[in-house]
Amino acid sequence: MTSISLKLYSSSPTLNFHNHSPSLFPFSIRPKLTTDRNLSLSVARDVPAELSPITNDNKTKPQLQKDHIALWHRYVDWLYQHKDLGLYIDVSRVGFTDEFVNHMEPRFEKAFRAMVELEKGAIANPDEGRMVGHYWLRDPNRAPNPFLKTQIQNTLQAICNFANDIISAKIKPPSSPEGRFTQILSVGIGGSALGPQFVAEALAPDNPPLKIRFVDNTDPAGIDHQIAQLGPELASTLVIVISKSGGTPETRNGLLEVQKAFREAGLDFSKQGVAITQENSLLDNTARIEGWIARFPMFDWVGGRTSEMSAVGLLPAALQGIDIREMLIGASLMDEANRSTVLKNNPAALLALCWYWATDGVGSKDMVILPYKDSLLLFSRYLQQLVMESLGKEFDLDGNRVNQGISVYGNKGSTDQHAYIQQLRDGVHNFFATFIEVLRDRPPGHDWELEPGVTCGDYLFGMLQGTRSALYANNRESITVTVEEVTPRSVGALIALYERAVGIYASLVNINAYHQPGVEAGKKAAGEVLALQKRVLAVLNEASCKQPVEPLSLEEVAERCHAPEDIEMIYKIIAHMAANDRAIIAEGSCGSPRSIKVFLGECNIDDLYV
Ligand SMILES: O=P(O)(O)OC[C@H]1O[C@H](O)[C@H](O)[C@@H](O)[C@@H]1O
Repeated sequence: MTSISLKLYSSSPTLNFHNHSPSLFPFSIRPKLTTDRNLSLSVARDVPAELSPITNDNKTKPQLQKDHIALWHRYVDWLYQHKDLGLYIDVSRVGFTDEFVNHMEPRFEKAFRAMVELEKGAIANPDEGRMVGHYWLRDPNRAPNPFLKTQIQNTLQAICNFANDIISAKIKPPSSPEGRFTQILSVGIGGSALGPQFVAEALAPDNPPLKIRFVDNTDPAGIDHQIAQLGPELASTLVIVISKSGGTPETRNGLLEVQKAFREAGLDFSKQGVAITQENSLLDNTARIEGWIARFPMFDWVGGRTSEMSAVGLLPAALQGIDIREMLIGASLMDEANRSTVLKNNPAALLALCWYWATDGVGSKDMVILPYKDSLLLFSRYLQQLVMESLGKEFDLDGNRVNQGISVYGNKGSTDQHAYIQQLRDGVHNFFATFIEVLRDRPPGHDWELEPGVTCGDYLFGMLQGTRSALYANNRESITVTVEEVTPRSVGALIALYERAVGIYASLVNINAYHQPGVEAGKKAAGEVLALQKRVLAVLNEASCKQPVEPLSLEEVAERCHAPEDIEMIYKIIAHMAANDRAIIAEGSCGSPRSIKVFLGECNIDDLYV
């Protein structure tokens, strides 16, 4: 009789890669990656796994196990349990074979070794020549030298002290009706926003000491909306500007817009501003020179998408009354579990194994994240950056073009069952699901039966289990990550779990998980558009100074900008300016973009009809 207790560590024997039952998979199927990325399958025997990606298309993968008793045994054999964290991982509904696990053994050994070196301070981000140190944030003793250890410890203490001073009103705004800070306005983007947003949604109490809102884009209407919602409480708002580089345009624009709102409200921004950025960055120097009330460091060995356990995430969380030391403990316990070199005892490695199997090591399927808990709604958005910015890479570490990655999407269950689960169940089979299950429905003593023997949370539980079964019945694979409840400790553990899984998976597919070259391309192109806009404005200004005003055709504008090949972008720039009353477009009878005349200022429209 097989029995398991959810409170015990994994009861299955330590995994020994070599004594597995006869494989379900007679051959090792290996693709030959050709330059044009077409996969041609060839059958090879006994070829070391590290020589080429192991992959199978759906046609060659073995049928999923459907016998319920066999599935129960698979569930028990592979169930991962962490008692202190109250966290469990079920990979039984992913169909990897023993053959596959054996073939992956050398890769996992290499990945585990790489992780050991990374945590010792190796240059694990070779493209940027940087160490990767987010694991040291929750275990400073692992930092490679005493200086870093002290920096981490001192920063954490400074965060706790500052948060206490703000919450206790020892530090307060100069002209607040409430006599204390009541709001946080966080200005940041990407990793300087997504972690704080996820944690706020997951862990902020119903009545936090300070309520947080975010400016995480350069959308003027969005910024206006946040400022408008603050209203007079702007005077009681602590503005935290977060930017590791200190130069991200969207964040800089957000700061300038908020500072304008402070000026118009007659408030001194420096008395309510806090910066979180690398020392001596543009933002750091601005905050220092302008005398903002506090500055906290970001370290170059912490990436934006792995910065939630740095000041980026810990300061906003602490100000909301969230126990950040519990977050750090949860992450640290998960890190320790992920140092196991025994696959079945390493939760992050189990995820990486499933990801590789499900996506053939080439991202052939999307990762659908389905937390059945409202407070974990933003987990998928957080993972989009963590997974896709880490794994979405053009080249591997050997310079081969691989165009790697795993796409991530999702919101929450059971809500999403009324949106796109139909396609997941019956439609294109291009995903695997990850259910995030939370066992505790409500705090003790708060539950009730809305019908005999059934609570609202029972429905949520049933919907998760039902969806898992319905997907699997139609051969859709899924992982289930279970936590007993959403707490700072379990959220810290979830963050650490996925940070490590991404790192291990990156080793399995031989890519650098810790740089983001593609982002620079977008930033550069945006800069070029703005430079062209300035030239268009100069040309229009010059033409508009003539009397009568000289309306110009698009061709004339492009010609005078010395950019005839950019005529389409010039049209878009002018259209955007016209929509914001910064240029005037008169169109000829045909209304085509080809026939417009554009000018600034006043002009006799009648002269323009063509
Ligand atoms: O924190 P910042 O330096 O302002 O960067 C904000 C974001 O910018 C880019 O998009 C990077 O790819 C992200 O990893 C980073 O989180």
